[in-house]
Amino acid sequence: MAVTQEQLPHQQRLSAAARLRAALAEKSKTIICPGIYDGITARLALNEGFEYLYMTGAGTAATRLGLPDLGMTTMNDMVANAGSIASLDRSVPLIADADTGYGGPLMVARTVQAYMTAGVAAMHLEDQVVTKRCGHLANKELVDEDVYLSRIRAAVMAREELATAWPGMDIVIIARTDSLQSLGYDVAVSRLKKAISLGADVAFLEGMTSMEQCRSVCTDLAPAPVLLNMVAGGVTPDLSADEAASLGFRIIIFPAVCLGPVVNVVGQALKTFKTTRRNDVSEFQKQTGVKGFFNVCRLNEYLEFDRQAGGNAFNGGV
Ligand SMILES: C[C@](O)(C(=O)O)[C@H](CC(=O)O)C(=O)O
Repeated sequence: MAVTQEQLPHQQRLSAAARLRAALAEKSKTIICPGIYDGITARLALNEGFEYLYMTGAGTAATRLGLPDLGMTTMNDMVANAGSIASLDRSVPLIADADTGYGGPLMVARTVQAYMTAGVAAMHLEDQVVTKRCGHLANKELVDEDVYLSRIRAAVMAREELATAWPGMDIVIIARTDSLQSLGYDVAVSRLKKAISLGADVAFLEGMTSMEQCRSVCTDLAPAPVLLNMVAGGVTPDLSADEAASLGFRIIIFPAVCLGPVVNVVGQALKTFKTTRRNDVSEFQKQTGVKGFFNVCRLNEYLEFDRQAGGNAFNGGV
């Protein structure tokens, strides 16, 4: 019987980045990532058994800061969010948005090493200007190709530097280009090929608008693995993970899978509360009390940890 990672002594287990690399090496495997943006959405996804997570930058801007995806999150905002999400389950690889890298090559290098130290398994870096916008909005502005490639080179160098100092450290670098919108398919594919030749591991053609592009891109970038960004309501034809896998995509992110529901469901709850001015207590809440909610965040595991460590704060139960 095959030994699972969990059965191995911790020294022999793979890091999250190594798990992601192993999955990428297995050609038949599709890496499906629900977009999450905070502790509770990450917990809900982990509780559903998702094997990979994607930390959306748009979601991070909206949920941590209440801001639109217009390049207002700083490196520190993103690292803090990614680090707390990655810490919830170290065996589940977290792919995180790193926008433009937040500055020149030196800042890109700081970003890469901060993501690595935070335990992020993969990050994507793009070629928009620092005053960027969501890849599915109009009139995106790009940096020149040499600036973009210096971002990728800096990322690869920074990864190498930290991996040398701290063996076992790694991060999968995903090169994203937003150039399709203004420069066209051939230029965008050529930018990605150059990024891959510099040491990026995965290619991400942002904002594809036709099935023809979706059908060609994996072949045109082979053998590099390609990521597909399935933004709900975005410009790319709507594909399921299975349809995308059949076109050859290896990583498929669904950034808005928890964003639409928060607007709809929480928005509706607030509307109802404004009218009724009382709690809408569900059957589940009546039965479990507040513990039901805390159990989403593994209340009992934390109580048990405290007990095993000799803590006595919760001996009488909670
Ligand atoms: C992938 C993305 O960078 C994100 O922040 O999740 C966004 C998605 C979005 O705005 O919904 C993007 O630029 O595509």
